[in-house]
Amino acid sequence: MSELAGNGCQIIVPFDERKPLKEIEKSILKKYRKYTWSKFIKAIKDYKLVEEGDKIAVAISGGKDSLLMAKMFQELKRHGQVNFELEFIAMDPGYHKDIRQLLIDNCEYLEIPIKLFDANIFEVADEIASDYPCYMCARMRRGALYNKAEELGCNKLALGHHFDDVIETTMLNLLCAGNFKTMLPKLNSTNFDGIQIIRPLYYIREESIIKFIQNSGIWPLNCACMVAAKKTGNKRYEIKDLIKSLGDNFQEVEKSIFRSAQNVYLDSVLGWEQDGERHSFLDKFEYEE
Ligand SMILES: Nc1ncnc2c1ncn2[C@@H]1O[C@H](COP(=O)(O)OP(=O)(O)OP(=O)(O)O)[C@@H](O)[C@H]1O
Repeated sequence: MSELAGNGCQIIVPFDERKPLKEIEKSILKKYRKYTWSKFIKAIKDYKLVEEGDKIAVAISGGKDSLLMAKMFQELKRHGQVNFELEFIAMDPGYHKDIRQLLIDNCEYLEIPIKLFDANIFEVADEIASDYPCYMCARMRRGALYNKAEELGCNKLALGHHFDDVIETTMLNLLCAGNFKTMLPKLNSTNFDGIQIIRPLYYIREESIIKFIQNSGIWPLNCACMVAAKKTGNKRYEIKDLIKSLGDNFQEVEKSIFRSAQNVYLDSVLGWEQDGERHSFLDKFEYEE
């Protein structure tokens, strides 16, 4: 593997011993209800993420986000009124064997019945895109997850992106790519007919997930990447720090960034793209003349 060392990966250390499973499950509905469960339910309702008859592939990387997502889906099935099915899919992109074992142990302990499958992603990303493997890796990873979801007859693929991922993406696009584009809570796949991506942690703050996982005593997968080891040139970490520092001078800056994607005034933008077609504010003048 190439030598792309870097920092930025946050190691999450549990507060204490691993709690009994029943206690962990209860903490989602009680102690962390306001900041995790309620927000999960709100996103599901607001964006109609779970519907009658759905078969949902819940993608489990073994990190903190997807572990919490899996437990919340199980709770929803237990307590909710909607009829739906769940599959838990975990892809091994070429983890170190100890990391793979940690993923298996955690899922066994948490009673998340994962279907673990192999994909040679780290090696290929390192080989064909050794300078910037992250983009390639993310694309291939998504493809492998879609494939598995389709093979299992699922119509939805749930990913563990949370509120902070959403605003970081918005800022990343604005500051680095010069466009305004956020991460959506639900979207249709362009390549896999009939499969939707859903992001039920859309409203949940990362700090709440960290608190929950630390309290549970679980060691989640942290730096499982074998290629770029979270990563030189990964602007996402710089954006994360930037948003944090903006918070010193701008009140509730995170909420403002989030809300900006809910309040785009199309009458006040120069250009936009829709369904692959470019539009300009000038079109309107030409049309009127
Ligand atoms: N190897 C994998 N197997 C299954 N699902 C995955 C895998 N890698 C990523 N995912 C899915 O994609 C989501 C986003 O991936 P990303 O690597 O950005 O995760 P993350 O922010 O570190 O979250 P997590 O804490 O769940 O790992 C994950 O939450 C998970 O749902």
